[in-house]
Amino acid sequence: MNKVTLPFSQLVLASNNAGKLKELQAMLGEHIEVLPQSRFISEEAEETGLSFIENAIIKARHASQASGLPALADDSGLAVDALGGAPGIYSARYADGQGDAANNTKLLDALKHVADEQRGARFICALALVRHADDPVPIICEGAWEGRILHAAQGEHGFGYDPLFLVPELGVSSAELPAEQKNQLSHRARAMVLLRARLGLV
Ligand SMILES: O=P(O)(O)OP(=O)(O)OP(=O)(O)OC[C@H]1O[C@@H](n2cnc3c(O)ncnc32)[C@H](O)[C@@H]1O
Ligand SMILES: [Mg+2]
Repeated sequence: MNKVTLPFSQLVLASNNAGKLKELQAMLGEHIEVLPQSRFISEEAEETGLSFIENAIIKARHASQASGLPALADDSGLAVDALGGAPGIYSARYADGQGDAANNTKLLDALKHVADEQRGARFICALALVRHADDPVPIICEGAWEGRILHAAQGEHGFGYDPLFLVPELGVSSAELPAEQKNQLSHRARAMVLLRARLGLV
């Protein structure tokens, strides 16, 4: 573990998504004590932004306000070429809040007549870190992960759209990757590399 001097030693993770929390914790846990926002609040921030970045900032401010601590939020989603980038920032709400399984069913249905070569997609992640609720200079880092949408679900790991996301170089879905491997390759991992560099963590 690299010892670094950060301006803070604790960070609230501004997410209610168990899958994300696990991944973010694995990526940051050795450097900083990370606390889930559920320790401080139960209600979710309203994701009213028009971009991943705006929504990440909204969520980070909300958690920081409730906890009095610095907060890190992740706003992420899946952008599918054949759907003009949808579901994008609306990925979590794609099937009107009915959850991951319904989102995946709706996506497969929307693409049922789309050929392999037109099934390109990417996961996108925006991380926003605020030092306090009114921080005028949030730290923003982004990452993307290119892939393709499969015709049926494959794999049991991960969460959300992972069973439908083919990682072309490996020929498997992101739900077939062990957590450690997804955490090296994913949109979230890429954004986190940039964030660690910004914070002076190696
Ligand atoms: O807002 P918080 O509380 O963090 O939790 P959330 O699940 O609502 O998160 P988002 O608003 O950022 O929506 C992200 C959507 O994109 C999906 N998603 C994001 N990253 C993913 C990943 O690594 N693998 C699979 N699906 C992912 C996820 O399942 C959601 O449907
Ligand atoms: Mg959300």
